[in-house]
Amino acid sequence: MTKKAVDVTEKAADDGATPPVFSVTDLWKVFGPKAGRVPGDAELGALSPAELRERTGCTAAVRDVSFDVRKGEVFVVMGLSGSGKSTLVRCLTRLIEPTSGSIVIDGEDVLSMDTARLRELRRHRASMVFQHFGLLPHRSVLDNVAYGLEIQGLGKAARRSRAAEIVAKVGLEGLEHRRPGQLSGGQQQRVGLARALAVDPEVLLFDEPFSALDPLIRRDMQEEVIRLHREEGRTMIFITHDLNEALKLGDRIALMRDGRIVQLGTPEEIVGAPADDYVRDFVRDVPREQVMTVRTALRPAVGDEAESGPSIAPGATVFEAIEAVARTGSPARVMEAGRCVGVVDHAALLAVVAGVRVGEVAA
Ligand SMILES: Nc1ncnc2c1ncn2[C@@H]1O[C@H](COP(=O)(O)OP(=O)(O)OP(=O)(O)O)[C@@H](O)[C@H]1O
Repeated sequence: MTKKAVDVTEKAADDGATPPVFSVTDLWKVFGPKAGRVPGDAELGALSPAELRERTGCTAAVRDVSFDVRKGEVFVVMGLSGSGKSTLVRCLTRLIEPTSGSIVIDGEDVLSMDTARLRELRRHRASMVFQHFGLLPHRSVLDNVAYGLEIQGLGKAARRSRAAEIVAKVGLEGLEHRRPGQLSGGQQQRVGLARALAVDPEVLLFDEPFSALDPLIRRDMQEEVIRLHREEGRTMIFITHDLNEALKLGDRIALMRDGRIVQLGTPEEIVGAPADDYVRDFVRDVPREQVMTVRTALRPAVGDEAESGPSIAPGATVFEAIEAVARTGSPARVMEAGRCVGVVDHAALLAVVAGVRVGEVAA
């Protein structure tokens, strides 16, 4: 089961043909007076945030953003405070009304949905897990989780049994009858997660859900999200300002600055091929060997290299390959479907760690 889910994830990251769940095109959200004039005006659109504010009194929180979220992927929206992450993700279900552009979910135009359809979208198709968990303080854990199902009109017995199942899934077994005030921050966040999961949405949207948690609990929750994703292959959109969290969770990351997406790519693409100096500076301290895979260091096997030496998968990290090469003292064979597709040696692995292009080493 785990293997199957992993395949789904890899497909989401690698295969551009996977149909998108969300498709966003030329999206703008401008706050302020006569906001609608900004997107269509090339001169205003080109101003820096400070200049735009000075000239018009407007803030362009999201500027001309286009991207697809593929089925089954974890899509992370990352950026510093004020870069537009929350506004962008809230626009997807029109918790914030976009100024212009188009948003499509499973082929359906979100901007033309009426109130009832929008409610249905937010409740059943794209549920949000908030940073402040928004739990009902006088209800038990079980009732908080069952709440979304109550709104869906499910009978009491069915609600409770589904809620109990989800409570167990997120590791809260035994705490069903407590009130939120009797739980730790991490446990409350699990309740928030369980509540969103209970309605079985196609997409889960996370708005910096773990930023209020202490580091150890935060790591637990990240593991929980990874586990849930592996088991279910559910599409997730995750907002964070924490690069390590983004690299850990994301199949792809959209890195935002001043309302624009400055780079959209896999963690490996963002760390290995930053689009500009801003991104380069952002990822400067990332331990590259933990993010880059051996594909970046691959060269053809020569002599009998394809026959001996440790074998590793093409998706293995450079760190894992370094371990294998250091232990055996010989290049590692990268094996795919039982076939050696190349080898990685000391020099190429060190080049990745040092941030030197493999081609430069070979030359
Ligand atoms: N209702 C609003 N009215 C005016 N400006 C707003 C409004 N909401 C957000 N903004 C501005 O839009 C920009 C983007 O804000 P947003 O909250 O989307 O950023 P963010 O990246 O999610 O930040 P944070 O990580 O601090 O939550 C900021 O400059 C913010 O001040």
